[in-house]
Amino acid sequence: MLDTPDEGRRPGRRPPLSASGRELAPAITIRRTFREFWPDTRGLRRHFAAGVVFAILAALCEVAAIRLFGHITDEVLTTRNLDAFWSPAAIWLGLAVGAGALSFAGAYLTALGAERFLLALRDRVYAHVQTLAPDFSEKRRLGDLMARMTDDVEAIEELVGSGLVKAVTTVAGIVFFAGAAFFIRWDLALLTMALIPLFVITSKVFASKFRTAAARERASNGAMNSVLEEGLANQPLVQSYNRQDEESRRLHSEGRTWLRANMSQAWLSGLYNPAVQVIETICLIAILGFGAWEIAAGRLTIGGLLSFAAYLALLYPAVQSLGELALTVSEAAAGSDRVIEILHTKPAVRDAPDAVAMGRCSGRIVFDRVSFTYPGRSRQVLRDLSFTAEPGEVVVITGPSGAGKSTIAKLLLRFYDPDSGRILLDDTDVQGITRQSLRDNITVLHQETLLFSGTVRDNIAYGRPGASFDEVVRAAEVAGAHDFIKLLPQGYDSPVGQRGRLLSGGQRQRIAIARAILRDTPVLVLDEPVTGLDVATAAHVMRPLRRLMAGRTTLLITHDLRQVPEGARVIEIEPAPREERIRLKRVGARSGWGTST
Ligand SMILES: Nc1ncnc2c1ncn2[C@@H]1O[C@H](COP(=O)(O)OP(=O)(O)OP(=O)(O)O)[C@@H](O)[C@H]1O
Repeated sequence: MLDTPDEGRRPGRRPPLSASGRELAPAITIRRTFREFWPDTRGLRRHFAAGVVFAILAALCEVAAIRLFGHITDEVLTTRNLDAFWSPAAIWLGLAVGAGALSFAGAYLTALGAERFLLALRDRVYAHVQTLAPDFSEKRRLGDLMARMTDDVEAIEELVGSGLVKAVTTVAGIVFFAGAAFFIRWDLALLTMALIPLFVITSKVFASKFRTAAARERASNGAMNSVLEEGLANQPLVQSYNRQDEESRRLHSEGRTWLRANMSQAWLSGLYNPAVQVIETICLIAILGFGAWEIAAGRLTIGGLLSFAAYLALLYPAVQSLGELALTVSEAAAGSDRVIEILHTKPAVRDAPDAVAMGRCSGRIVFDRVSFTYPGRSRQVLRDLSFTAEPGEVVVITGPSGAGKSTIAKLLLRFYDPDSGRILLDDTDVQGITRQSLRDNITVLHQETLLFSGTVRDNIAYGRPGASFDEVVRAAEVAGAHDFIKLLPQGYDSPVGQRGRLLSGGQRQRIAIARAILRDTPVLVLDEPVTGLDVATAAHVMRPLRRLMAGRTTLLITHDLRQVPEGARVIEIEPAPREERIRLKRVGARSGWGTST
């Protein structure tokens, strides 16, 4: 296989790699990549097959056109017989138009197949990520996950879809052009083939340097993007701490490293092309010299020699592009490794085969001796936790930071299953209920209000897709949000900004409450609903929150017992003991941490 520098690659399209360049080697075999992703080409294979057929036909047209060119040279130009010109010229024109149309059709169908493949694969990976617990995304760098779902998915397409089409058509082109050259003069063609190793050696020398340069470019591109992403995401912090200059300097410094990496790539590709051209010229001069000798001896016509040279002019670039393809393939395999890692991550929980869809429940929740340890962790977070929340009851869950309060919500929603014990909703084990119907019965209001960057109306209506505008307004009124929404420049159509940053903390929380009101589920989980708000705003938010809680079973997770509604039962979660203490406890008596007071 040949390796050549790849000029055509978009800078920064791939995820950052270390400067060593070792990571460019495929981490898994190409076979495994095909085994995993070939099924995704189902329904698209006819597009790719048509792309191959059309590209091959176009190449055949080119072969025939060159043959005609030789014929015109010998029969018209050399003999000065203009009458013999018109019909081959007309056929030549027809072949050119035919080749153009076939190339267009082939490129279009391949692109259509490629884009549909990208769409389907991205959807598949994203859908899979949605089956994983939210922690999967939270534990990873967002930029990296996004790169996997965009750049790496694209890299896979370049291997399994359009890359395969290109490989087949390039090989076919090489066979045709070399075959046509052999047909004219096999001995001259053999001489030409003998010069191909010159291309191979040049490609290899450049490719190894280019890989290192490309790896450095990607590493610096990744570093620069991280600085940009962090700087923009934390702009309020940067500005309030007066660190703008520092951040600009960081960006400039990373930008300079990127510039240097790009320049070494540019230097290499700039040098590579002239080097290849010199070799090509050497080949052509050798052939013309040998051809002139043969013409003088009457063993070759001028048209034959020119056609021969024209075939070579197509053959050498085809050999080169096969080398480029080898580099693309090796990178694509590395990209597919990262996507396969996502796809092979198993969801922590699945619906049981006999899981039932639960209708609207009355809201009785039972935690029965629940113990839980996060996957991959040795420290138990909850042990033997037991409590019951009756329909419509407010149960306050409190305890120090890290005690496992939010974990209770994750278990109730079945992001995880407990190691032992049971969680019941209306006396049915949640593991016997489909996750969709379980979550349809529960609304969580998170500590950090989560809004999308749409309008106020979109964010409230997210609670119930298809809700009418009147319903949205009514929910906002109950949530105490209507008054401030009315005063926004575009009312309910005002954009809330990135993660709702155009609104105040209290306003964001009231929109989230309106969304929860619209959702209208029998069970509510409020995870630190007023944390981060000042006392006055918190009191302001508590009023609509009480309206929201009315008649619903509510687990109110909070540090702040001042906000606890009257008559609510309080469960105190004790902090998890250190690991040594667990071991000691295992030896000694077991004791439950969940105590209701
Ligand atoms: N996804 C996770 N993977 C591993 N450990 C986790 C994960 N989420 C939380 N933990 C750990 O589990 C423990 C309990 O976390 P949890 O968020 O439930 O605490 P909490 O009581 O709600 O704390 P806080 O009041 O500070 O929000 C912590 O030690 C935390 O580090």
